Amino acid sequence: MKEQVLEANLALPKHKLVTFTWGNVSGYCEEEGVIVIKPSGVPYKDLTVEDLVVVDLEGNVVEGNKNPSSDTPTHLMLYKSFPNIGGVVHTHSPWATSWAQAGRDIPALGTTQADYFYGSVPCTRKMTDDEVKGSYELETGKVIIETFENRDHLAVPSVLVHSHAPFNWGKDPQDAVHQAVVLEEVAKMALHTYQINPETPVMQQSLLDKHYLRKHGKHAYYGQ
Ligand SMILES: O=C(CO)[C@@H](O)[C@@H](O)COP(=O)(O)O
Repeated sequence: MKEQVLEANLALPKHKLVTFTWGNVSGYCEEEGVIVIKPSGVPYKDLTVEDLVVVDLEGNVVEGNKNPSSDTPTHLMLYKSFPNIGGVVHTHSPWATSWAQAGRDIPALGTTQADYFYGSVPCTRKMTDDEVKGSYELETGKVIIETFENRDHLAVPSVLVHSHAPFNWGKDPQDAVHQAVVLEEVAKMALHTYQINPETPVMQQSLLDKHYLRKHGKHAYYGQ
């Protein structure tokens, strides 16, 4: 898992999803009840497998000589709330982050999005001052879970945190990074689509169904 998490973290700057030390990737070891996550503040160019931090589900560091990512409570909340995920990615990819800052869902406007997301990618509500001033990263996890109360987290494995940036998840760290790359592309396409035609309607349900379900089957998110 450590090698997987290292490779997934190094993929973030490669795909231009982060700058400097923004973002982080974790992987979940369900049998051991721990996650492996990027250390806080370490530049990707310096990152080694020895730097990775192992944290139990209560947030206690069980292995590693660096602080875990400051976003660790958010990652842990997602693993504990979303069944069947094995990797979580947080980025500041510019196009998706622009939608998050604007507080807008990314609507499903075409088949590129439909192949990966069964509909719009939601933006969370704005967090209250008390939530921000409290345990911010934990509250960020809670507002993501709240956003998915009536959504299938496997059918739309991404969220925009209002005024912040995206989180993505998948069956493993590599899959979560794949979702993050696709999210950035569809965020860019959606903004350009609205620049070309501000009246663009969301795509027809039959086309969304055709493209999503032919790749995923009925919520068989990890594919047939
Ligand atoms: O959310 C943010 C910045 O807003 C994080 O991605 C960024 O600070 C990275 O924090 P860590 O280095 O993982 O503690």
